[in-house]
Amino acid sequence: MLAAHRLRQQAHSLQRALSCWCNADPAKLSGASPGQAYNLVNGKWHMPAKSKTIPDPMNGEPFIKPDEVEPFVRSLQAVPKSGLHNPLKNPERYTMYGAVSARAAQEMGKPEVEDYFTRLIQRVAPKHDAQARAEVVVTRRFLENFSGDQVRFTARSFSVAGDHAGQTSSGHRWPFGPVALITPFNFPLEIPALQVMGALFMGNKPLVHVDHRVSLVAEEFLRMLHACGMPATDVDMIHGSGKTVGRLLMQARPRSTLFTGSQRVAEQLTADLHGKVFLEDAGFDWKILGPDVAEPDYVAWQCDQDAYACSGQKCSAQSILFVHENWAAAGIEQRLKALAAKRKLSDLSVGPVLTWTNERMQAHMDRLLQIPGARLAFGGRPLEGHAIPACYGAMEPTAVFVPLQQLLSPEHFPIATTELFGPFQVLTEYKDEELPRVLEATERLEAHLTAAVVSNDPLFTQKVLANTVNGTTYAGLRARTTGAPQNHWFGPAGDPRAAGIGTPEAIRLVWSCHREIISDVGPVPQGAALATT
Ligand SMILES: NC(=O)c1ccc[n+]([C@@H]2O[C@H](COP(=O)([O-])OP(=O)(O)OC[C@H]3O[C@@H](n4cnc5c(N)ncnc54)[C@H](O)[C@@H]3O)[C@@H](O)[C@H]2O)c1
Repeated sequence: MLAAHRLRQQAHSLQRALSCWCNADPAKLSGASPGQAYNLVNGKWHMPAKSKTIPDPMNGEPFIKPDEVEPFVRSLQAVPKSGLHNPLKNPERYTMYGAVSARAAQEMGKPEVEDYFTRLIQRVAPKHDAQARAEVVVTRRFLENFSGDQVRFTARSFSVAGDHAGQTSSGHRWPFGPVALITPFNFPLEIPALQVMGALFMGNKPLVHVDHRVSLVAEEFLRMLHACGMPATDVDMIHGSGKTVGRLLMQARPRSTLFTGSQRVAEQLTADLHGKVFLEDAGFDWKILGPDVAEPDYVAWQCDQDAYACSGQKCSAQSILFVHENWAAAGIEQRLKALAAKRKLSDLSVGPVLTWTNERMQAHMDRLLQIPGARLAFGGRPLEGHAIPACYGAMEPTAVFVPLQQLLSPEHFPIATTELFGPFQVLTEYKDEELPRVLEATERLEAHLTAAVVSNDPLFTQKVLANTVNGTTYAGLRARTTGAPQNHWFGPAGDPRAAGIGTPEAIRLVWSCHREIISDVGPVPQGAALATT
């Protein structure tokens, strides 16, 4: 972390540089000076009627105060199903959003703005500078991608010749109109920013809710968009608790909701909103190390990053590593152990776990260690010498080895494949002839988000890829499970509710539906052609 005085200097130069859109100062957020979150409805920022203080993840001091739902319900209900724009209505808004994106990208390209968002992210969701900065950079690049005419190109229609003169059919991407966007704590900027822009590009009015522990960051992003020309009434934002938002949505009945978060809430929202949802839910992400051992330093480094960067709090984090016996013989476990030992609280390469306490993580480990043949590969102890409050977890990067046969048994499979959203992974080992059993394990998993096949053997990768479904799968020696840049699709597969983020295809899928308009203007047929049939 930077020294407080340097942060304060940055905040001052930022305010000079930024036409003063920023409203939160990461250097000043503290128990003595808590930040205040504001709701946005119909273009006006409001102090919420009720407030809740959020404990600072680094020392437990209450440092953010985040519900009234009626105005939000009315605001969403006032939006027509045909949206704020569509190919036939207010088309100039497509280029307006191209211009907003261009200005926002320029703003985020300023070093002081990049630093500002990086520090703000780190304050509410402590992670290494490189991890927090990557969110800012990906968001800026996304905005660059959708500058100029790219918004209207993304919403492009197509046309097919008809059966007779005067007839053509055109397929359009149509907005849903009133929509909702719910995102979790772990990517306070990137997920809400990319999704809210996608919703807006396609002509919707989104109600945004970001986990209340980190929603200050998305609030600042919206303030920046206002300064970059986004109409203030285009987006509503509500802080507060998830339960309140759930109730709000049942009243407001958005035409579609994009939810990113846990499987439990995803299923509840599916039922409550009668299936009108797109989901980016839990990940139990696997990596298979193939038989061809090469570049062990690199592969081990990538495994460590995938499992433990952001303290394992990425939906794409490596949850299970299937190790070919050749990699076991090459000492991959020892390499992972050595790399994990380098992680430290002082640079946030390991840090607070926001949704699992140490007791819960310990109980999960204990349960796994009861499986016959299971053993603690490394880690397993609480972090020491810190002031992280007990409502959050603080655990060493940890790996538990579970034998493949036991892992596959009906008794142990559910617990061995439960996502622990913290610095934790399961290791297991297989031989050539056991590859079908590894594939059986991937088949039996419920979540199909990211996966990696680490091998440059084309027949091996072909076999694995042909028999699996994960929505974002990396293959090759450099394969990873984490990485949701702006240049490729990121999202689960194997579920009709599966959403995506970042690319034109993801935006079209999640934030628009297909509408076919068949134009049939004549000339009309005459005489015998009008026989009754
Ligand atoms: N697939 C992805 O792209 C992706 C990305 C990030 C995180 N995740 C997943 O998110 C999970 C971690 O986040 P979490 O445990 O804090 O998730 P969570 O489901 O508890 O919360 C996610 C969001 O839902 C809101 N929420 C909670 N209850 C709600 C309700 N009844 N109605 C409406 N909204 C409600 C929360 O306020 C929060 O904003 C992990 O399972 C992780 O894999 C998935």
